[in-house]
Amino acid sequence: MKAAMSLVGSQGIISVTEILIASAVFCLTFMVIRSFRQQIPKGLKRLSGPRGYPLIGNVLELGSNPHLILTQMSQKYGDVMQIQIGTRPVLVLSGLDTIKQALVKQGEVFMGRPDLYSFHNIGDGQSLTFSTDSGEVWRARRKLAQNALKTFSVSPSPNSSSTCLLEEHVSKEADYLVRKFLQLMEEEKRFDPYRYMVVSVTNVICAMCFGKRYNHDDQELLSMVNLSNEFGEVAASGNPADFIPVLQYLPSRAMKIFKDLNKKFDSFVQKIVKEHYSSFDKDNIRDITDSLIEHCQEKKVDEPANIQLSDQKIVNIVNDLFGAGFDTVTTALSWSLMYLVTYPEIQKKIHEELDQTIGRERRPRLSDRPMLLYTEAFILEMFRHSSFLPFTIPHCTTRDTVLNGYFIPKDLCVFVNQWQVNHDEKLWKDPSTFNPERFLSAEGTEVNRAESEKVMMFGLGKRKCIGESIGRWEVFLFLTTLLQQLEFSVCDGEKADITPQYGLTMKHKRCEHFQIKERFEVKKSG
Ligand code: HEM
Repeated sequence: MKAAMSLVGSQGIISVTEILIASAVFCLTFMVIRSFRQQIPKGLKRLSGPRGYPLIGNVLELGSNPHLILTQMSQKYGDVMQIQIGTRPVLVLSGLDTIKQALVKQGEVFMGRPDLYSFHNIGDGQSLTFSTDSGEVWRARRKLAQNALKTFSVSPSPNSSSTCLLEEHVSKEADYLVRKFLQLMEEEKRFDPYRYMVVSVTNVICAMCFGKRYNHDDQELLSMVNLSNEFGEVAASGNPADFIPVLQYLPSRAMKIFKDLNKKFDSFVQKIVKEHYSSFDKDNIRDITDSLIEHCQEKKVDEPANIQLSDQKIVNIVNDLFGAGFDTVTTALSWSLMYLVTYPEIQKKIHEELDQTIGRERRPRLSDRPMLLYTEAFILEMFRHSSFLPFTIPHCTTRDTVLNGYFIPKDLCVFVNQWQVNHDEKLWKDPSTFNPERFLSAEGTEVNRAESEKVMMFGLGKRKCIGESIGRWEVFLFLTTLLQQLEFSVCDGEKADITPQYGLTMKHKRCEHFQIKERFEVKKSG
């Protein structure tokens, strides 16, 4: 019996009694450590939150929709609360004013990234987005990526009538997409748009970086897209080693999948960078790196070599932009189509606005954006209602500080609940209703800026998304080009399910029952 109740360890047999003693010692140590809680300066409040279990903390309560549970908890414990995930304390921020106070007013203090085990495995620990570095070298690299993005997007287009490269590439890709949808409709009578949109959005980034475009059936690209989706699923279930550090030394299936996915993703990017190195705009990057090296020397930062141009550096930049850019924009477009087929009356209003403002003679341009108020309001409502990035990427504090009277220690991991802000009853009337008109002035003649600025989707402050403008432009141009020519619906008897499935980016259930009707063909010259 004793033999049956024992485990075989690498050193031999461990009895159940030994396991029980070890657990008791662990729990006792845990309680003793807790009783020596950090002293906080006089006059400041101690962070509070739900009580957790030893070792696992509040993990069980968070369940499969942590953004909803943390929103509920914030109603009890307030905008600044502390939970425990595994053995790691986590500060959870809610409420737009509190989040602005932290990420904007105290930007330098809340700009860090926590030292999570998973983050070490992304981009070899050199990722702009996930590495723990937030000093001068990180600043220089962020600037480099921002400048690269700017060059690839807003530079004038040399060989087309478009106003800039981004407009040229998105218009072209959206046109391919229209033709592909029409072909699928003819051949199969129904289709899943996600599978094609993801290739089009990826093509925009590839075109901007290397002038490469993939066919909609390219197996290499599709397998990379599947990898990225798997990655999202693994990341959504959370990596226990991030929150119970001792687990990183034990073999784990989740961690193996995570590492494999990262390796494959890196080698995919490495391969396209190698193939297209000659067409990469290295001169521009070299100018930027030179000025950054000067900047680092001025600031007396030790590691200017870290930002010197190399193949690996280009791979890293592309990796950062690629990884962050294609999944978010595709997800935004995919949610947009789901809302359009769920609310056909809203789709009709967008069609009417496009007909009146642009008509049939030419394609939509970025410069149409200020005139297409209802479309703009629809996109804002899609971001708010779906809140498909429920949290920002985790932050961490760079020094001790005070927020809303609470003492916040250095190196505390911080979750920012964007979903809570976008569904806060104090900020929004009927937050669960999908209503683009909430963003229009009473006369419908302008977008209400104060309302639109309350939507939180790109983070705030020093770590705010560097692709925000590009992301918004891409969503606008893809949608208007598709909707100018097509009307979307789902097959009779089918319904689009808009229940979000929790993840790093929350997706809806894939829908294979999309149908389209061609409205009219736009003259080619536009
Ligand atoms: C609809 C589209 C997009 C959404 C909703 C979005 C949202 C976000 C969010 C929430 C963050 C985290 C902010 C934080 O940690 O506080 C982020 C970071 C980032 N995004 Fe985006 N993003 C989008 C598109 C893009 C695009 C198109 C690019 C580049 C091509 C991009 C590049 C980045 C990068 C590099 C970071 C990391 C910044 C840093 O850590 O300093 N994003 N984004």
